[in-house]
Amino acid sequence: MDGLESRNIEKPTTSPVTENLLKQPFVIGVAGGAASGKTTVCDMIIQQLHDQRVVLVNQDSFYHNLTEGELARVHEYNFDHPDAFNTEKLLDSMENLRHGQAVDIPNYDFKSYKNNVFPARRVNPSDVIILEGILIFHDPRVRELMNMKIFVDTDADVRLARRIRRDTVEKHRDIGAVLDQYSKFVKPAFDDFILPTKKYADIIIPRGGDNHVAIDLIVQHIRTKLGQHDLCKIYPNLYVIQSTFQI
Ligand SMILES: [N-]=[N+]=N[C@@H]1[C@H](O)[C@@H](CO)O[C@H]1n1ccc(=O)[nH]c1=O
Repeated sequence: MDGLESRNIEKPTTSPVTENLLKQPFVIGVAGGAASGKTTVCDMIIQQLHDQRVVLVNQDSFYHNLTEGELARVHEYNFDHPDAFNTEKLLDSMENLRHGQAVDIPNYDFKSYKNNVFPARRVNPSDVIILEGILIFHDPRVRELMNMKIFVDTDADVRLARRIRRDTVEKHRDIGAVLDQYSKFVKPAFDDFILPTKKYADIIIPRGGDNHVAIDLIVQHIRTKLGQHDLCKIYPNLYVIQSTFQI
């Protein structure tokens, strides 16, 4: 059967709703505790979507600058609290990206605790945007941007072991300071703010990046959704038909 385009039909006009959907990138949220394997999950999804335009936006890029006072007492500063992030700026960046505009994402420096030491990163509009961060599901306005929400569910002892290895080996931090920070901020913030956002997830991945079956299933779902988007670009009214008759 010829495709619709080969028949002598009026080019279907797209409704504002469809038009809007045509341009909307597919937004995936990846949340979970620090050192749960979020970055590994994102890397594996990006790798499997090598034929798509995919961009990764880290919530860590939106840490507020510490004031001089906070810097003087940095060991008392809670980086795991929702207020540590500039969510308004994250929302503004996402709004621009979703409307096809490139944005400059801040480049937060974990050594100076500042986001204006390194030049911002230019991020171009893409078919898929992955939003990754420990508290990316906390704010309902951020959640509403997402087409798919993934929670990486790794045991607390595995996360702590990874964090100790990462902070002492890679960041040359003293083991005592790492454990103090974990018990004072990281663990309480996980229990108070991160774990409660698990209920918003569409998919919960036990074991994180080691779970190849889960990641393969996720990529299949994304491809299906992208396929629908692509089809809508060719046959704009198809989306309306599907949504009307739930084909
Ligand atoms: N400390 N602490 N915890 C946070 C959090 O667990 C994790 C978020 O990715 O990065 C850590 N974090 C954030 C900013 C910073 O300057 N240093 C730092 O270690």
